[in-house]
Amino acid sequence: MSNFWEKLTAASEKNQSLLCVGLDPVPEQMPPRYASADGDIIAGLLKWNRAVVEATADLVCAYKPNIAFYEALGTPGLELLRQTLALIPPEIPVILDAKRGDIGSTAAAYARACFEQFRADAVTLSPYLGRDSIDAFAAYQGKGLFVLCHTSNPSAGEFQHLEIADWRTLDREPNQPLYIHVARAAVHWSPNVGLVVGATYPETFQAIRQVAPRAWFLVPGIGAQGGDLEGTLRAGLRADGAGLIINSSRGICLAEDPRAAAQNLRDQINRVRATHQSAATAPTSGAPSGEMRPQLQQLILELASLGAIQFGDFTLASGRRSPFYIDLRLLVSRPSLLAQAAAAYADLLNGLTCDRIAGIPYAALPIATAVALAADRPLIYTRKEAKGHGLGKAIEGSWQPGEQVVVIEDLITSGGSILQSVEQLRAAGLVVEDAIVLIDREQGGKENLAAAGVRAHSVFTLREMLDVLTAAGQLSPAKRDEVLNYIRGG
Ligand SMILES: O=P(O)(O)OC[C@H]1O[C@H](OP(=O)(O)OP(=O)(O)O)[C@H](O)[C@@H]1O
Ligand SMILES: O=C(O)c1cc(=O)[nH]c(=O)[nH]1
Repeated sequence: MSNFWEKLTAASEKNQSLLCVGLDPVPEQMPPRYASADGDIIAGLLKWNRAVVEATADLVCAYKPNIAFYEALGTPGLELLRQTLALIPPEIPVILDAKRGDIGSTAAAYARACFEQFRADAVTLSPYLGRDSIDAFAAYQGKGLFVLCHTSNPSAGEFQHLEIADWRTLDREPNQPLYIHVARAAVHWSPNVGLVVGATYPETFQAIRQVAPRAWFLVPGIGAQGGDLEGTLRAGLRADGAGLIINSSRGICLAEDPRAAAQNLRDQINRVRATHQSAATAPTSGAPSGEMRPQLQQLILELASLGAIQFGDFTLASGRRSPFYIDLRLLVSRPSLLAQAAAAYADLLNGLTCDRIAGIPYAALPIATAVALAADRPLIYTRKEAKGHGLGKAIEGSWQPGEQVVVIEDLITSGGSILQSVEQLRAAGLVVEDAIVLIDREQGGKENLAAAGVRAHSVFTLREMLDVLTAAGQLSPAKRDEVLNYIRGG
């Protein structure tokens, strides 16, 4: 198994653990029981690392050696790192804590060192130089890339808390701290990006989780640095009770009994996870939109206020009749709402394999353009009919055959419009396995796409939309039932 995320998930599930043990040997701190009889420091440190790995291998989801502690020992230190890595069972992933960040050619050399010399499964990276500084790391398939988002050190706020405007959201949200900009951008740099978020600032977790709902966070700062374990877990865990890798180095390695220390921390983490998961899966006591993020509820209400949801008698693209119609073409006339919708698409895009996105004509074209800007992804679009003049193209924009394309559509009824474009894209040699829509009208489109090998992801369903409108008093329960009856085929 060479993919970091698969290894991480498998180890986490097998060992029932989100605990990562840091292997950061310092000669002066080495407990005397590991000292080598002949005074060989490196041999003593290796014995120490071996003891910690042997004592904890069935209790962790990962190990994290920080390369600084090995480099500080010179050439023998790098050999110590190599031997330490060889001690780690192959099914447990290794995150090499190297905090690399440099221009392209240097980054490529760093990436070779991490992934080819030390064969790490994942690495920590600094975002300061921007996207192209991680490209060389991202080129290694299936390696984890943990980008520093909010660090655990006392001066972390000096730059990371600076509040900065984002031109894409200027008119609808106040300036955001730099770490939020980093989280938002980095998760779109590669599907293999996770974030480093320190436990010494638990108040940052909620906001970071909101902009990176699916990402894994590597969490330093528990133990010797005094981080807040429970606060961190409560604010940072995903709804599935995973998504955090809690690191402890000194707290485990310097303990009299490293196994007992690791077991204790793993169990503490699991106790909070258990209550978190039961809270996340608890029935919402009839509260219709209990699971839906407030931003999405807001988006639905604003669509209604824009007049995008109408009731009457309409004929659809598929030829069906419908007692309601959702006109997302109106989004172009309210740019702030368009940006909000684009951010919701971008959240779903995160985590999908995607070389470029493809817009479906016509309603989705401005939406796909906004998604391209929000997610910083290149865009192509299909035409309903090839042009009879100019370049005569059926697909606009540039692409390479073999690239993975995620389709962006406004909404799905039968799925016919998406399938027509998917055929065009596949005929051009592109790979299409996923489509994202804002609204699934729940009329069989998702199933039709699945039969053609395309997974449809929706920001929300018709049912969820109706629930929000009814709860807000904007739709009568009778109208809601009438529409639900219609989509059930009644
Ligand atoms: O899932 P389906 O049954 O294909 O229905 C959904 C499609 O219908 C609408 O397009 P339409 O062709 O009406 O309008 P447009 O040209 O403005 O996109 C909508 O924009 C979707 O593309
Ligand atoms: O199925 C369609 O054609 C369709 C439905 C809808 O609600 N809105 C829309 O633009 N098209």
